[in-house]
Amino acid sequence: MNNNTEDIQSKENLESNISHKNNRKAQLSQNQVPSGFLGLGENTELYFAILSGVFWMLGVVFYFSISAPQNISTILYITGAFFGGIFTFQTAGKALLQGEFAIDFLMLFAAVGAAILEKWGEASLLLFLFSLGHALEHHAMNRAKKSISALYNLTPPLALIQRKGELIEIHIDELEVGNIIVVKPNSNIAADGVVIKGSSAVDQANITGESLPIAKHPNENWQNENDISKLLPEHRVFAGTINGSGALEVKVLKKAQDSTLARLIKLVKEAEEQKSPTQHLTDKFEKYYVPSVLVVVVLLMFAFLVLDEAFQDSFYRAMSVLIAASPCALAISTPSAVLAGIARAARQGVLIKGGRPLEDLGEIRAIAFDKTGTLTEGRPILTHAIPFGKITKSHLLKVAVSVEALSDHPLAAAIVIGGKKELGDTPIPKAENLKSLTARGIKAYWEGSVVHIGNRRLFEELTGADVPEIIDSKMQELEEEGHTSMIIHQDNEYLGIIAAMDIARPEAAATLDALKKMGIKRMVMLTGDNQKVAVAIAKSIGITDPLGSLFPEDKVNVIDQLKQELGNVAMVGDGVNDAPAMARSTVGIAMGAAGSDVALETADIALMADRLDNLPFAIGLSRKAKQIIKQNLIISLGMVVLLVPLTITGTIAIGPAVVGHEGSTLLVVLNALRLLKYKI
Ligand SMILES: Nc1ncnc2c1ncn2[C@@H]1O[C@H](COP(=O)(O)OP(=O)(O)OP(=O)(O)O)[C@@H](O)[C@H]1O
Ligand SMILES: [Zn+2]
Repeated sequence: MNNNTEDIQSKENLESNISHKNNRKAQLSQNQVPSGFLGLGENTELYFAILSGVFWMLGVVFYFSISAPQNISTILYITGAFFGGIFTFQTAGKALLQGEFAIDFLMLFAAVGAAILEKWGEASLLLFLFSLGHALEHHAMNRAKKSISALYNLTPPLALIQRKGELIEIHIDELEVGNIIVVKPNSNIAADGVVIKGSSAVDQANITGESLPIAKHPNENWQNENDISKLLPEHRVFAGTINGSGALEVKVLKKAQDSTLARLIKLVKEAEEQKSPTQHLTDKFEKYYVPSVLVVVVLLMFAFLVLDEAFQDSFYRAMSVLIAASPCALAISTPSAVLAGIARAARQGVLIKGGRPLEDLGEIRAIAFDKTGTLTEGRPILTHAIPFGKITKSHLLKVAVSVEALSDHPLAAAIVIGGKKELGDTPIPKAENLKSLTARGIKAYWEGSVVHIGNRRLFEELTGADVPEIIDSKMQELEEEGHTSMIIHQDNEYLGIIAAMDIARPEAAATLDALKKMGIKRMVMLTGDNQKVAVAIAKSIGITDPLGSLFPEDKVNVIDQLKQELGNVAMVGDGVNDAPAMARSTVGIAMGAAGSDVALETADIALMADRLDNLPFAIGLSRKAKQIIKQNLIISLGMVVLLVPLTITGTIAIGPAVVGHEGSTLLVVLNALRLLKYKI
């Protein structure tokens, strides 16, 4: 059973390896023009459009030269129509085979109609303008896609690894977890891993968007470190980032195809295909609109039955109306903006997982933040150890350190590191049988006694009485200054209290201020920590509603309540403990997502850098995207509203209709591309 799944997995790995090696370019250019066509590359469509134009022009020249026989110009027109129509034919045919109806089909229909009327010049011009418009449109869309792929082509194909004391070069796909790779100065890093030797500054801009290099140095405990998400930023490196001037040795923690960068590429590509709410709306509209247009066009073909005109004229008018009414611009309005928005965000180290979060984020009224690790550094430091009665400080610390050594809570790390420092060489007996008591604290056995460490709630539940006054008042004093204080209790005795302090992130105050200026009304802090501590930290950074002593399920309820009161609510957290609250919010935002697969998978939006300051950027970009989508809808629908009456009344012919139609299509794409240059 086990073997089987392993087999399947390794086969999958192998396959993704192969595609990783050969198909990277091809994957990034999915949904584009068939790129290898005739070996002319991805601009084939554009070259064909130009050729089509050249033949059409020659056709015109021969048509007007009296000496040349007429059928020469016809042949030239047909050649032009061939070059202009081949891609359209391909797209329309493919869609038709899949049971779908492409707008290209309408164009082809119009061209064939013109040809039937032996209006070769018109057919050729039509297909030329249409193919030129679409080639330019694809070209522009590819620019958006390339702006991301360029950042991702930085993983070197080969890695230097140490084997039996020798340095050898191997392909990154052959790297195994646990291998030691050597990273030369100023070279690209080949794998995700933990730094074991050397120090350097690493440029991680292509993953996190941070413009300044991040200092890296060895993790002393690297032999036991196997989880990249648990490492501090200074101890871990990512494949595809650029090493600075120092040489590094790195223990590989992820295989090439699982690297943060590889995941990111996959997620961005998936995101680009996710439809936004507006697109769902326009899709629905088109479902009714396109058949209606066809009905009108067919009716118009029979206008000669009521009007005093030839069938040719009726048909010609019907074709002009068909082109004028085709919703090409409408169809591309939203996806182009979503694509450009996601690409722009990715360059800044913000992964937006589709059109929905992109559109929703701009309409956020309130943001809820997790406290520990999101608004604060998440690295509390031991500040006080206060024994009571006859208890010595050394005993208090010994008990606390040995019990907390078993816990992986951030507070535990603070107590262990700080306590050990104070205890010096004093031997510390080991505790065992740790049990963590959610939102209350922990329990373990130590030297034949039972030890509890935690907040008031824990001891009120344990003893059925309030904690002693002397403890309570000392704790209050500390909490008012923002220290998280914990009670240490052994068997039936209160040993004392221990306090730790987690400081607000340096960028928190400025970020919250920027958000306030953007019109975010409520900024809520959610924490399991004491209310007084919550208030103390909130005051220094501009949180409007600090909410403490919450159970995980309380956090979900707060989100529900905020949504009811205010509408769209975002929840910012690390995506690990606060996943339920993030899932409940309109937009779940994970912070410090580089390296954390869980955060990357669960969030709607992931801030790759372990910083808050991209939040205003993401919201601003999202608002801009929404604005551009609206403009695009106006442009595309406006052009249809303008052209349809003009073509029905015969005020303009087929040529100007195509120019207007293709012009508006190109305009909305170019408008969307403005997002690529978005700056806050
Ligand atoms: N290992 C521990 N040692 C001592 N006290 C603990 C421990 N774990 C939890 N507690 C107590 O329980 C409280 C709530 O913990 P919880 O993990 O729910 O929230 P938190 O992680 O501190 O805050 P946040 O919700 O912002 O992440 C802590 O403030 C602390 O008083
Ligand atoms: Zn079109």
